[in-house]
Amino acid sequence: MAREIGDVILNLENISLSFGGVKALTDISFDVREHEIRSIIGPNGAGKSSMLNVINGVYHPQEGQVTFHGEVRREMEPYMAASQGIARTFQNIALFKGMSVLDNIMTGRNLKMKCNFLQHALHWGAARCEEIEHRHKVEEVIDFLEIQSIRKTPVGRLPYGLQKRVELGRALAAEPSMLLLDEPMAGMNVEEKQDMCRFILDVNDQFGTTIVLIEHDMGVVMDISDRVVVLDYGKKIGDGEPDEVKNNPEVIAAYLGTSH
Ligand SMILES: Nc1ncnc2c1ncn2[C@@H]1O[C@H](COP(=O)(O)OP(=O)(O)OP(=O)(O)O)[C@@H](O)[C@H]1O
Repeated sequence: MAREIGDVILNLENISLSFGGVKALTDISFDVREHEIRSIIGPNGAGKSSMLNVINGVYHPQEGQVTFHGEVRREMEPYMAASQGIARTFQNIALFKGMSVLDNIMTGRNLKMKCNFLQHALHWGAARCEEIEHRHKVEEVIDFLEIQSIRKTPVGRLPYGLQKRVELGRALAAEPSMLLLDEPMAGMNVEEKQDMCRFILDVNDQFGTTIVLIEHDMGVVMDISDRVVVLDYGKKIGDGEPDEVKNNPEVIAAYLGTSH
């Protein structure tokens, strides 16, 4: 079945964010439609990660508003974003290195757990049923990402590309409706990038997950995005479909013309 892009589910209006004297974002507006792959690009320090942090409530903009599923939030807290189905991965891998792949992915289920720690520790009835259900979901994620053979391996022993895949797995375990990916392919070789690209497209296609992606690899961005927003020095300088953005002279001058 062909993937159909839906209505706007996330709207960012006139967002401005400063850290002391540093203006990270100035009057940024753009929206994200259901089921689309929406990329944010721009040179180093353009404000891309700050934008993701505004979306999931880690940073609170001094001006502007965030509307998610029709609900206006001036300040969306991280737990609200997570409980409303927004999951994210980070630029620098944030996994428990000594824990197995399986246990790391299991931590993605935390918000969905209803029984408390003591009930789980004692394997009481409801906790036991719940754990079986969570394990089942985690195994599904492991199969989907084709990492069955490393499910018991401590994450710290895995090559970088696989660690990034596990991080994606942990985000998927939360069954998000929107996934924020902060440079999921940074530092990867060509083959690892191709794999990651395929998984992102499959997540979007098979689960209908809306994806907001920050990525420096222009080939990847232009290939897989439905729409792209371009930031430069905290300002929006382009927004549209890949072809439109590619041919925007301001974008070419500010971004595509510079080497990274
Ligand atoms: N917590 C913070 N405290 C102070 N300044 C910050 C903070 N977070 C971001 N900044 C500043 O805001 C600006 C935008 O940074 P941001 O990390 O959002 O850019 P970016 O486009 O994601 O960059 P990169 O591609 O290098 O990751 C930079 O000048 C950065 O130094």
